[in-house]
Amino acid sequence: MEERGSPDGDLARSLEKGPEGPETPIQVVLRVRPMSAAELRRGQQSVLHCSGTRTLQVSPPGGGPEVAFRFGAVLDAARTQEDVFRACGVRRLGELALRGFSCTVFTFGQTGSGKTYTLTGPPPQGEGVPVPPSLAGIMQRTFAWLLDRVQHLGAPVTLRASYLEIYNEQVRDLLSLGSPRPLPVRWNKTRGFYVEQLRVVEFGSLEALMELLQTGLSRRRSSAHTLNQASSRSHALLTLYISRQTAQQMPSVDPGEAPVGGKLCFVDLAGSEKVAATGSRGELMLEANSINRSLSLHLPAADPQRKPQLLPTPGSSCAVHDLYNHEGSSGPLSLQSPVAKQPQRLETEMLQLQEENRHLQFQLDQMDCKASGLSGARVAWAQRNLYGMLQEFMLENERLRKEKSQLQNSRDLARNEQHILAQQVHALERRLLSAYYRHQRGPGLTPPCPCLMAPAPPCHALPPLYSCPCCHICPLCRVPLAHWACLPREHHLPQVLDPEASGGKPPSARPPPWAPPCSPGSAKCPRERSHSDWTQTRVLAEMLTEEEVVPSAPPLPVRPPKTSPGLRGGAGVPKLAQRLEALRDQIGSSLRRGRSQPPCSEGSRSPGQVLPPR
Ligand SMILES: Nc1ncnc2c1ncn2[C@@H]1O[C@H](COP(=O)(O)OP(=O)(O)OP(=O)(O)O)[C@@H](O)[C@H]1O
Repeated sequence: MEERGSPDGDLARSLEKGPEGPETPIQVVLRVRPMSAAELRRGQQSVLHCSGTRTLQVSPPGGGPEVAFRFGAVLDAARTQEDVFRACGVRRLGELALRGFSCTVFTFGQTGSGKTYTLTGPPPQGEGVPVPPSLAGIMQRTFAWLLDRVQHLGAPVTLRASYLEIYNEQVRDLLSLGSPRPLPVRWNKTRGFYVEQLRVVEFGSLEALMELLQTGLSRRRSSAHTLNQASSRSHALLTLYISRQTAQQMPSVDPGEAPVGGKLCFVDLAGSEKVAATGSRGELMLEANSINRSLSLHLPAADPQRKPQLLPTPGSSCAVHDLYNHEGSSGPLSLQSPVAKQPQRLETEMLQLQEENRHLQFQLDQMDCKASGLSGARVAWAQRNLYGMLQEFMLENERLRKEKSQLQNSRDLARNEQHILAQQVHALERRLLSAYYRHQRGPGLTPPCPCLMAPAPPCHALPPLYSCPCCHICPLCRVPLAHWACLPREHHLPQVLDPEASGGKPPSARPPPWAPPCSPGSAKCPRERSHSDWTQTRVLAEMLTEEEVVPSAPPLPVRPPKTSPGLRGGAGVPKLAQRLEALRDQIGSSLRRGRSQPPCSEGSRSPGQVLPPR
């Protein structure tokens, strides 16, 4: 057995330095709690003996040599909460978190072994009865140290906290504004696993943080069973997010988004339990099963064939549990030589097998009653497959998220395209209007309103159609426009009632003055606008206006045939294409008519002579 120096000397050194041993990513500190009053009443004796500062010896029930285990540090039942805080090296983790690292402190062990006590201290003994400061746990001590440390730092630090529990394999927000409801766990490449919509609360003082802790603790699920009167039935994770940016650099925090920076996470795992020993039934047993399952699924094992590894409690009733669980442990090391271990190993293995046998038998009994005919093998198969399915769902979700973002990009592009097209149509209409008047102008004709080129505000909300003031007076230059009707369109367009062509149709249904008479050949179905269409339209417009027509945006490339119109802006784009098409036809027709007909005689085409104002 390897021992060095006096235990007390070693302990003093250990407390100052934190856990011993080489700098590894994980340091294990073992704490032995005092025997409880109930255990002493039952006449149990402690089977755990701390030897030095790093070695724990366990006496097997029924005698035999002790089994020794080694940890980064071992603290006996006499050690105080402050001793534990110092021995665990949490201040070192705090310093690392302040430098941007992510660090975790977690307690792990059998039910009733003192995990919650070590992390958060004992619960208050009654309403309004404060817990003595000397019993404050690792978390409160770390909070006080951190707030003090932050105050003495030169740079501003932003502190936030989240607090959740995993209860019956569901994540619940312990700081949620309403009553906690299950939250989804998601995964992506940048963030890894994260809880969606988890509330992250900024705090500025120790009091505020303590209040958050109390809120979470009071909402956490706990129940009484034989081994613990206040047994936590969930895993609880409190995370401190530490950010050292200045206020200007701080990105705005999305409530669902965890802030970037260092992290210090405290995890109080629910205790593993032998259901038979805790006397759990009904809901309590369901909780116990899900706790045991989650511990065995999520904690690393040296040998995957092995059962979950649990830490010891001092009572002799738990010794088999302790020994059995430590055999497969990857952390603590046995110090005995392989030869000396042989008979002891065999005995331990036999005890393990007996225990496992009882456990499996019990589980089978439960399943027989409850699991609607599912055999143990099928349950195991289902669990394995559920895990596989979960992974597949995550990948599928990630793929769908990417696809959604691509579709959103396509939709934005289509909207831009639609906007550009609308502008082009509008510009073209104005130019056509201007060209029409220039073409039709004759002696005595009323010149067109000089502000025709400017867009007028929409006025369709003013019924009835002809009482709209802007139908009679131009809103910009106040010129009377007696023959301009306000169409149900985005902008004002001249509407001339040609008695020959109108055929008694209402003004809004009649074609504009430059439109050719409708012939079956000229009425074209809406179709995709192409580059050559666009060029043709522009050339025609230039012939009419004798000016260069500069489109407000370059012609858009032809879309690949696979892209559906829905993705390219819905119904808007085809409608605009249709309008462009109609304009193109109208230009062509006007051009033909302009060439074949003599200039209009005085008054023959004046809008004023067509529709008298009402
Ligand atoms: N070091 C200690 N000194 C005094 N009392 C302790 C100590 N550790 C634990 N206890 C007491 O033992 C009981 C069980 O402790 P605790 O609830 O912390 O166990 P636990 O491991 O969190 O259990 P569970 O997994 O069931 O939640 C409590 O009454 C607690 O006050």
